[in-house]
Amino acid sequence: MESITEKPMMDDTAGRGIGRSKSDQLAPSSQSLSRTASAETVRSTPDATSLSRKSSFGKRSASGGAGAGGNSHGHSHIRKSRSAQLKLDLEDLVSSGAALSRASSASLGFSFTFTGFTPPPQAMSSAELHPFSDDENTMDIEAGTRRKKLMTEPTLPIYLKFTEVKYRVTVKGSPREILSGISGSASPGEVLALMGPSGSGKTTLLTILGGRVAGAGAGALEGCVSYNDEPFSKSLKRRIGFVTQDDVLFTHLTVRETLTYAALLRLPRTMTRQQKEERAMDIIYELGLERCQDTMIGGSFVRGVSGGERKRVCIGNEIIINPSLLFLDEPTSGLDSTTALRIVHLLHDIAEDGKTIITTIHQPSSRLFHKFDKLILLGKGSLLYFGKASEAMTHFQSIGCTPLIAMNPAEFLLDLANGNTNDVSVPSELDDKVHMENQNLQNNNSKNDYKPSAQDVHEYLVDAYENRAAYKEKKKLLAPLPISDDMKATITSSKREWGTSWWQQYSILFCRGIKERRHDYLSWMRITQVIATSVILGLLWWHSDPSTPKGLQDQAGLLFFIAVFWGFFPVFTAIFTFPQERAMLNKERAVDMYKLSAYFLARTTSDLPLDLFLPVIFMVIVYFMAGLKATATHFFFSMLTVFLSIIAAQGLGLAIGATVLDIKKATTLASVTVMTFMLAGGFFVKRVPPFISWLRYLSFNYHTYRLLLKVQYNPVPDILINGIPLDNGVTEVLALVAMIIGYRVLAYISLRRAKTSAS
Ligand SMILES: Nc1ncnc2c1ncn2[C@@H]1O[C@H](COP(=O)(O)OP(=O)(O)OP(=O)(O)O)[C@@H](O)[C@H]1O
Repeated sequence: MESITEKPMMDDTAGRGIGRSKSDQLAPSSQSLSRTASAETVRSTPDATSLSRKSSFGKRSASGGAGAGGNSHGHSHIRKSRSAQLKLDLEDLVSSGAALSRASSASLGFSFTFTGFTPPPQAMSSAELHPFSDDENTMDIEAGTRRKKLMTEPTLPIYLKFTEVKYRVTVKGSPREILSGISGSASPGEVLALMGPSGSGKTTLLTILGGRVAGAGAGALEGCVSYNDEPFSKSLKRRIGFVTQDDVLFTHLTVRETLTYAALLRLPRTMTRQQKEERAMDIIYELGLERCQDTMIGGSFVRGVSGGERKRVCIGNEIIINPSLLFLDEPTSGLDSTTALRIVHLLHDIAEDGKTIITTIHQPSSRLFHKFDKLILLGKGSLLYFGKASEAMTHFQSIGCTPLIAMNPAEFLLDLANGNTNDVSVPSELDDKVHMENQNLQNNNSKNDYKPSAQDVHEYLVDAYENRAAYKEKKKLLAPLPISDDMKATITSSKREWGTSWWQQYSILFCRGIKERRHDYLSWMRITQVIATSVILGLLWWHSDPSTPKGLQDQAGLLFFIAVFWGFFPVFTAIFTFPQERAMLNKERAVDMYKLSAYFLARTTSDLPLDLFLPVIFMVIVYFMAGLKATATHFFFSMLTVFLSIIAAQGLGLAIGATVLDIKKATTLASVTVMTFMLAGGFFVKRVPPFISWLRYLSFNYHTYRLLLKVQYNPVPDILINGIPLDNGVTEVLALVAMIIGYRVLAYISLRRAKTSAS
């Protein structure tokens, strides 16, 4: 955030209570065309009206739903009884005829108005009561106890303010403004939604607010983003959760393993391992994931948890650290409306514990739209609206834009942001402008035949917001925060804090690596491939006899093949390592989960046990079927040579992968390199021109082949080693060890240089 230059501004939203009343969520409906009787009935019933969002989760406070937010901690002990009470209330309601009619109206739809869409307060499905449980009773008991633990932890409240945020990138040499002067704020306990058409700059703004724009490819940032009136600092990383649009998770870990590893790596050293594991379980219960806790996450080729469950795991990964600020990029994309609603309810639950939540949202349903406290509407990178979500329709109505048919408010706002005025009343100013412009086109069409262009609508909306509403919001940003200077200072330290020591990081990452990849290595396909190859080799070289020149050449061919086979295989497995884990590495390094050195060492060593398992099977079969020297020493040294070759080849694969970080390019580079090494290996070409003969010293195939010859034959016949003397093999061993270390150092340096988006 180096480019942030201006001084932070203040906010008066801070003084507001964290709790939200239902009326905050109701869209104003001064021009209500139709309003269902059921909605009226419920609105006039104080008890029903007081069924706030909090109560819908069995978390209603003793004062009837008003005391939310950070203050809810003290009430956690009554949540379960409230929840039970709520269920009784509902049963009472449902048993009455009036309630039945309300229930059916709720299930059939909502009351539509010109100014927006009013959700009936009684529309409280069982999904809302227990957002992620099929079994309400179990969930209630289980989650009740778990939630109590999780939510009693204090969170440092963080007030986020941003003024005149501008972001510019250079595309093909010309500058392009992605964001042009966005201002807004979000307070603890609030959910701020960033809405706008595709490409309007939501993700860019979210990334900037989350302190993640620095690094390679970043554009120029101007404006001010402050966290409790302080600029972004590295220590803030541990207080920020960021759920990216793509679910970046390990496919082969189960839900429980995923969250447990996140807890072990991210939670502070002051907590014991057991406490961290318990926290992971708390999160599982909190998110209603207990039924799938032992299911693999899954991916394109592995069946795993559902999309909604996966998204909840991503959210769990972030809320496990009890963040003060939670950013989410399209958490509901690709989910059905009920699951999306549940996710948003979950966000409210989290916000009510004093956290500040900012989420982008693509095309929310009406119900979803009304769940947000604040809204930012973007259009082509400009601010079209910032304020309470419930007041958005009033604003657009006040500037002359009103839906002409019953419409989801989100759809209406997105249409406007896209410059689409179909089914929308066009303000007279805009209409006149369009008419004036078209008058010159001298045709006889009536005024109504002209539609303002998308650009005209956009400019009108930007000006209208700037002239009529922006000053109010900007004034609010100047108000002082209701927190002490000490609290503000808590987030200013720029020191990085690691949750665990280097060794702990290494061992956790090592175990995670083994768990994640055991399926790959121990898959039947791979085992069958290795066994089949070795049996075929064994049959082809069945009891080969090196006593004749032809037999000797044949056997040397087998040894060369072994050197090549265990050179190819590990290179092509290892090149995928870093390109494939790049997203995960970026994500985890962005929150300082571990040191790169711990990750690198764990990642490279966790592959070894599994990488060395298959060659043992291979060698046992080939060695004895082919009739190589059948003594323990000879077998042991041959095995050791193959191991050295594998680890060196793996190093080369890692270095290529880390340098290129692109699977296609890495594969191309690896195939050229490996082919060159194979040809320079000393078996195919005997008389190599001197100007290129140095190449063989870089080839691990060359050194492996010579070592295998040395183990089998003493002395090695000159015809096989092409006149290059082979003494005790120390040179070859040293060359392989140098490659093992050298390639890895190269890989590590490349990885360090490939800056993650967060560093
Ligand atoms: N580094 C960059 N270089 C070039 N263009 C960029 C860069 N970053 C963002 N953009 C452009 O800025 C615009 C806004 O992108 P952004 O991802 O923020 O949009 P969005 O509103 O989140 O869209 P969506 O809803 O489709 O995800 C897009 O047109 C995008 O191509």
